[in-house]
Amino acid sequence: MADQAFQVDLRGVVDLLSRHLYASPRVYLRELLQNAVDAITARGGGGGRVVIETGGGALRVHDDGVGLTADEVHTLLATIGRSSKRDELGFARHDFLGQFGIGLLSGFLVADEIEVVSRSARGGDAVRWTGRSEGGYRVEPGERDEPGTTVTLRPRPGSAELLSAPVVAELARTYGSLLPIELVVDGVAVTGDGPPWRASYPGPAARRRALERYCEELYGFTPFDVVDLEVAEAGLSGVAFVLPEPVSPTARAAHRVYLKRMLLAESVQGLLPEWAFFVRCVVDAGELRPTASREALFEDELLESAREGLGEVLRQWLVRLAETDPPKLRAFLRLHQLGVKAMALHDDAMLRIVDRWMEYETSAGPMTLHEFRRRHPDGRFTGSVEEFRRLSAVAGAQGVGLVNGGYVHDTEIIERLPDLDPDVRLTRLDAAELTTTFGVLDPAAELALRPFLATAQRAVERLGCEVVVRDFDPASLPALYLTSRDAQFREELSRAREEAGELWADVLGAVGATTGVERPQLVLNYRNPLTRRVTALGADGPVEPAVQALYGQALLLGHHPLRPADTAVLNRSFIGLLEWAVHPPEAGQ
Ligand SMILES: Nc1ncnc2c1ncn2[C@@H]1O[C@H](COP(=O)(O)OP(=O)(O)OP(=O)(O)O)[C@@H](O)[C@H]1O
Repeated sequence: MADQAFQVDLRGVVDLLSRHLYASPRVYLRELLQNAVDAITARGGGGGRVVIETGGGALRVHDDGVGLTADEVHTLLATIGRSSKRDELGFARHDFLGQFGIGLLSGFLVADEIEVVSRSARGGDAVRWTGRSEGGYRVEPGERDEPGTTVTLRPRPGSAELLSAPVVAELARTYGSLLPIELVVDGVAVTGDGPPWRASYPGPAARRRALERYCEELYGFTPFDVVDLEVAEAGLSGVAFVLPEPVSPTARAAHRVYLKRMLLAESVQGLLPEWAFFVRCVVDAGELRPTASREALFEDELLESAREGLGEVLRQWLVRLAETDPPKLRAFLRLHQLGVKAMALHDDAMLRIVDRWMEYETSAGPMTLHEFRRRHPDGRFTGSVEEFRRLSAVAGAQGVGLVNGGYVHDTEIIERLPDLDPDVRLTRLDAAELTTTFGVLDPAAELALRPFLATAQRAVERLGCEVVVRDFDPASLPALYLTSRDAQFREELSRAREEAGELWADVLGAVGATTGVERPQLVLNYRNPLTRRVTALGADGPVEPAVQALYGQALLLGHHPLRPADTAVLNRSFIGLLEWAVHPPEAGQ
């Protein structure tokens, strides 16, 4: 028995295309336009003209391309999936936009009948092919003098709008305005000077201004900078517009992509490396392949290397900015530091930029990591912002350089610094390093302080903290406020208490009794001369406002949030101290 061919219901196929392949029936015009451009390319010789006419209840697309012979019409237009534009391996031949052999079918998204009148540039008579959406077609002699093709669609009821003059003009402009041929819709030229980044301008400033305007029209923002893009192997050229506002790195950046100067789509993803989320691009690529829907890029090795190439161009731009325009680089880093830091995780050039130009919080004020390493070759960093806030004053006062590595990527960046500079290694701060210097007082001093401690405790009792006196470095630090989270400090203190043994139990008993497990502590530094004088104030001295002032200062130094009660106490202590300064009560009065 002879093999039978499948009977394919064309309406089913078109239905499938419209539901699952094409995003919108608007693509019909793109497909017609693309076939016309391919035919012009196939004819060769440069130039070429596509004329689109609306009105009279039909849409006509004329091209002066290579045309079709009667035989070609039979083989190419009667078989779905057959394309003249593929080689044996099924890859699109270099010059053409089409490759799948389904484009013409999209005409059935908006019309029940497609008419093709063609005359081949290779000779032969003109031919007319009429295909119907239910699957039949007819081939007969056509009338046409010049080589080329005219495709005619008559809208099916409900599709008239899509084939109307304004919609057709808009679609032609959207898809075809950069085409290297002449495209005319209802007598109006659609194509102009081609890609704006390729056009010639009186000078660099004029070019820059024109590209900025182009960005404003397309994307609605004035770019921070304009970067020319070029990746030869992908036949790609274009521009990247650097966003003038920070964006979330997780927002998927989408770009406007043209293939052989026909718009592929306005928001194509996956063109750039993920870290390059701070630009919007417009590119034209000759070698990249579309997916069958022609709305996205086909993910293959070429796309992958194009992506790398584009990443490299942007990286170079940054490196150049660092060399030629540091203030602008700093402004850029302020805007897009997250992206740059993400890059620095994998890229030494970016790491160097971060190292030299990005400012970090350090115990000696804001500075770059480079400067910090110079000043503190064996400095420390913290893994969290909170730890930095808590410890930077103590560390700084003890001469330990501390840098805040608590923001996103910062710890990894700091740990990668030896890649740039093998001799210098910043290490993570071990909080215990700073606590080892906490010392208890000698018993006599502690005993003598008892009355003071009782008064001091009353002064801050309502603020919920416990006052202790210890002897620690740095001497310049009068007091330290430790919250319940500062477990290490706490342990250190209670260990000191234990080590003090029997003799101390009595002395420390009062404090110990009130020490709920989680009470914050105000640790007064006996090594600090001012604090020591405060502890020596007699019962008639301004103990209360002085302790409250130390409390306030410890809060501020540790970057602890001030509650309303804290602010009130600070105020009171200030006024209290001021009164003492102005009217010290006479002794014995
Ligand atoms: N305007 C035209 N001039 C000359 N030949 C044409 C024209 N339109 C279509 N053809 C021929 O008909 C064939 C089928 O066209 P169709 O649009 O269905 O597929 P394609 O362009 O090859 O691929 P794609 O599905 O990617 O568009 C084409 O390969 C081409 O040879």
